[in-house]
Amino acid sequence: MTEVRSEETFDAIVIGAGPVGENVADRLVKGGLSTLLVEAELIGGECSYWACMPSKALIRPGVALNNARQLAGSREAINGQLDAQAVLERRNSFASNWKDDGQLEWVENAGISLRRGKAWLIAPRTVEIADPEAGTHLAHARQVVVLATGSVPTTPDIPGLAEISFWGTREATSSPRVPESLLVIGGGVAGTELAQAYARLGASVSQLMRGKLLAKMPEPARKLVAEGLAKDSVKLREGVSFRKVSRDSAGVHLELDDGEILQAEEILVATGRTPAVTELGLAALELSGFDGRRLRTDQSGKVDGTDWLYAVGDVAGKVLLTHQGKYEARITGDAIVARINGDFDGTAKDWGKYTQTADQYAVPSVVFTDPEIATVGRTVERAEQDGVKVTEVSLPIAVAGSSLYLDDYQGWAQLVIDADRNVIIGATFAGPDVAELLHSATIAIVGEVPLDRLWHAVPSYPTVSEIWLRLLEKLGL
Ligand SMILES: Cc1cc2nc3c(=O)[nH]c(=O)nc-3n(C[C@H](O)[C@H](O)[C@H](O)COP(=O)(O)OP(=O)(O)OC[C@H]3O[C@@H](n4cnc5c(N)ncnc54)[C@H](O)[C@@H]3O)c2cc1C
Ligand SMILES: NC(=O)c1ccc[n+]([C@@H]2O[C@H](COP(=O)([O-])OP(=O)(O)OC[C@H]3O[C@@H](n4cnc5c(N)ncnc54)[C@H](O)[C@@H]3O)[C@@H](O)[C@H]2O)c1
Repeated sequence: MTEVRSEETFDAIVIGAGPVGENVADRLVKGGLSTLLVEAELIGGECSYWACMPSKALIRPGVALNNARQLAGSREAINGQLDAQAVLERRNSFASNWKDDGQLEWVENAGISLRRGKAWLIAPRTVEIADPEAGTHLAHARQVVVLATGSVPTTPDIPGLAEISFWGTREATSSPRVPESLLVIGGGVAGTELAQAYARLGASVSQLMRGKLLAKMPEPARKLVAEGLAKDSVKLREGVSFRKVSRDSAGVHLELDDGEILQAEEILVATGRTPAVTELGLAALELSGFDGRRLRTDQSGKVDGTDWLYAVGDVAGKVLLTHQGKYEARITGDAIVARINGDFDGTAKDWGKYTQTADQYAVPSVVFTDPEIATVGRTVERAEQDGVKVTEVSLPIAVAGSSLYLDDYQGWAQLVIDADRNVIIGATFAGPDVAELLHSATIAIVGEVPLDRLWHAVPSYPTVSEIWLRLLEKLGL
């Protein structure tokens, strides 16, 4: 162990001040626990500076422009392209110029103690922190340690990749310039959103993937996004594998397995993320809830085999989304306080205050491409695996509200029904700006609203929400 300069004790220690760590620390302080939050980089985490916020800021102006182009009357007023520099500058402000003063102020006002530096566990309830200014610091937790360390990108095993500089999502979301040409590896959410954003900012983009584009999404929804990418001249290459990659003064050269060589100024690798568990000292603690790669927790976030360690957000590996991680954080924070106060014995209860039930049955997520895909709950396949008797209903989105919204609006919607219980258990909407439709479906699923009651939820005329009525009519209501 390195020489320890200082030492202090709190009720709780939270490692990682991303959106999830901030939320769990807030709940703990509100529950009366003195809480230390430790952050190695910027308070606010990946989401604020290199993920959700900057990526959505890169995407949004292109969507607004495309919408205006899709309407007779406003189309005629457009006489230029996106101003890439203005988009990048607006993005900078959404990433707070990569400074965390605003978040620091929030932490201080919330009554949370903060220490900067990289933290790891050296014993149960004992954390060592390499504070860049104060030196090595030791922090003890009287009650609990919460891991909220997020996730790290996974890098594919492409020969040559380790020897060259390449963009990950961090570089793509924070780049001060738009490359002339960009190769994107990965057909998931991050790769697809960023491929379209950069194409609209003026780059010539090819997106390559070993499987299909957005493979987990229903086919009609994937098809709409593929058509949207094609309109933006993104060259899609599905089902390819990579022989090697290199870089020289002309740029990046990517050789495919069939011998074809693609060249571009820059390459973005967006091939998924994995929980950030490796540098936390977990292996030495020999926890039954840690297998070397993954933590196993109960539905309140407590790591199996311990009574003092919790994991929330990306590091817990259940759902890698900000809003769901923050939901886990609220439940875990409240569960910790309730356990200490003797108000919670640890028994999971579906939809109970201390059980992360939505992680299993009602995770909403949006692919912020143009058109968007918004999905919540279970797919037909997943519901069938769960042994549910499924009824599925789907339709193109073609209602008065959608035709008014955009000329030639192309969309698709699907509901997945538990036929025995007569309730919705999954929904997907694909089309321009469907993200705001999603919460209606989330509420219907979480509320387990019977279809014959949902029949009385009348969508306003003329809105895109009228698709709800068409879907219920198709179900025979
Ligand atoms: C390009 C991209 C776009 C995305 N867009 C969206 C979106 O639109 N909507 C959405 O819901 N999700 C989105 N996500 C996912 C979202 O970013 C994550 O789910 C979210 O950031 C997870 O929050 P977290 O607090 O668990 O982890 P993080 O945000 O990763 O925060 C973890 C924090 O812990 C700190 N840390 C790690 N180890 C230590 C240590 N040992 N000591 C001290 N500090 C440590 C890190 O520095 C970091 O600040 C996106 C992801 C990517 C990559
Ligand atoms: N709008 C949003 O909510 C949003 C946006 C971006 C990212 N995210 C989250 O961030 C996380 C990371 O996003 P992502 O798109 O990188 O992950 P992902 O898991 O969605 O997609 C990964 C892609 O990389 C491919 N891939 C994986 N390993 C590969 C390999 N060895 N060689 C070639 N291809 C490989 C996969 O086939 C897939 O196409 C996801 O969990 C996602 O939920 C969310």
